[in-house]
Amino acid sequence: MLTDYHNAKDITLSQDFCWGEEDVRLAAAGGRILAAPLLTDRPQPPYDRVTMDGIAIHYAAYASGKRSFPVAGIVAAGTKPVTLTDPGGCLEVMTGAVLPPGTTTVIRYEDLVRKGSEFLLPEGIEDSKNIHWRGSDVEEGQELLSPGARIGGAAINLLAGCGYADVRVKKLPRVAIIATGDELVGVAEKPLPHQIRMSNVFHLRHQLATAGIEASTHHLADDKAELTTAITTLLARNDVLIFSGGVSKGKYDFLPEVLANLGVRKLLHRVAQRPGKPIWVGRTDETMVFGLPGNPVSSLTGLLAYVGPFLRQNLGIATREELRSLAMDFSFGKDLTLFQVVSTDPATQCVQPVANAGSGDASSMLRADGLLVLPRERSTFKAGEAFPFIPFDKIL
Ligand SMILES: Nc1nc2c(c(=O)[nH]1)N[C@H]1C(S)=C(S)[C@@H](COP(=O)(O)OP(=O)(O)OC[C@H]3O[C@@H](n4cnc5c(N)ncnc54)[C@H](O)[C@@H]3O)O[C@H]1N2
Ligand code: MOO
Ligand SMILES: [Mg+2]
Repeated sequence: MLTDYHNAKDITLSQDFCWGEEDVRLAAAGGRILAAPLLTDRPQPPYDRVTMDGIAIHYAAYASGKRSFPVAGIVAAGTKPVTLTDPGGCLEVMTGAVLPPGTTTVIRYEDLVRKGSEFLLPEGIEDSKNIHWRGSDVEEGQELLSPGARIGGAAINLLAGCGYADVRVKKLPRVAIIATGDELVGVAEKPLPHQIRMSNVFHLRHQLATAGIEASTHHLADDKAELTTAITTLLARNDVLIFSGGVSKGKYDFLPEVLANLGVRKLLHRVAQRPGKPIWVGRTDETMVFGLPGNPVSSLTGLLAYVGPFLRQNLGIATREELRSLAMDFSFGKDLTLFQVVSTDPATQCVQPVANAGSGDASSMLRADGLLVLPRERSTFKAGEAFPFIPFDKIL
């Protein structure tokens, strides 16, 4: 019996794990997931901030007809507030300085004429110009981001501005990616004619690295004793195991049996989808286990369709679903959810199916930027119709 994709996804998403929280230095926080809200420690900006280099005056003096203002001093950014004591005078002010108490507007140097120790002002000056008022962006104690937010560049700016030298983030799971198969040799090796280099583990590792997860990589032979010993250790040391290969119906696809013997409870095996049908998912109390089918496009599909959403769920990240429209009519007659490898036209944002020779064709992924999820209930799909799109290289 094949499990339906949506059912399989629900089963995967209902597995709760607690990986905890930790404090990291701000410089290492990029890409991590906030575990505590980002709160402002002061209003932003924290004082009435001058936004143009020029002079500050009390507008009432200008409004009464005065056009010549003697200079009472210069106020640089970073100096304590300087009060304008003579309301008929002016203070030179630099961008970033505190607006001098006693002044109400700022005039740019470009709009002024200097004459000795005075500035001559033109007609048409307005009050309250070139000032970024205290608290006008955000108030003190305001929540700028909630737990579960991914820390990007803008968040780093605000975290720094609000004094977060250390940032409370969700701990990332310890992940191991394991290639299985006697035909696989290392990347640096020269394969014999009947061998291939293991490539999937590096691909899967990269996908996880886009979320800051540094997975370890391993290779195990199609040998029950070796698998049993090694997986026992891997289970003890990791929160998530991701296998590539060894889950289908072959005489040497030992993983489901070995995992079951080690007490990994099966959650599902085989999903009504293409590619990636033979996927096996299970867990112990402590460790989630994904047995992704070995064909390169199948491994990637399993990772993006199940492992990514599972990680998002357990890191408290809001679910995201992006839709993209087909650029052309398309048909697929099987009773399977199709994860079609597609490439997006940058001009129209519509997607074009990428031809491949099946899920073993790793080179097809080079011509694509994601998967379009076409529902099992349908066999024809029209140009312009939108379907869920799962991007490559962005697992969270
Ligand atoms: N009788 C059946 N045979 C197969 C079925 C089926 O339903 N009935 N399903 C097919 C499908 S679909 C897939 S996908 C594969 C999945 O097989 P496994 O998960 O058991 O994977 P393996 O047999 O170990 O390998 C499959 C294929 O992938 C290559 N591979 C494996 N690991 C790597 C790696 N790390 N890097 C690069 N390539 C890798 C491996 O050499 C094989 O060519 O089963 C079908 N068979
Ligand atoms: O589903 Mo397999 O994953 O077609 O190649
Ligand atoms: Mg196999």
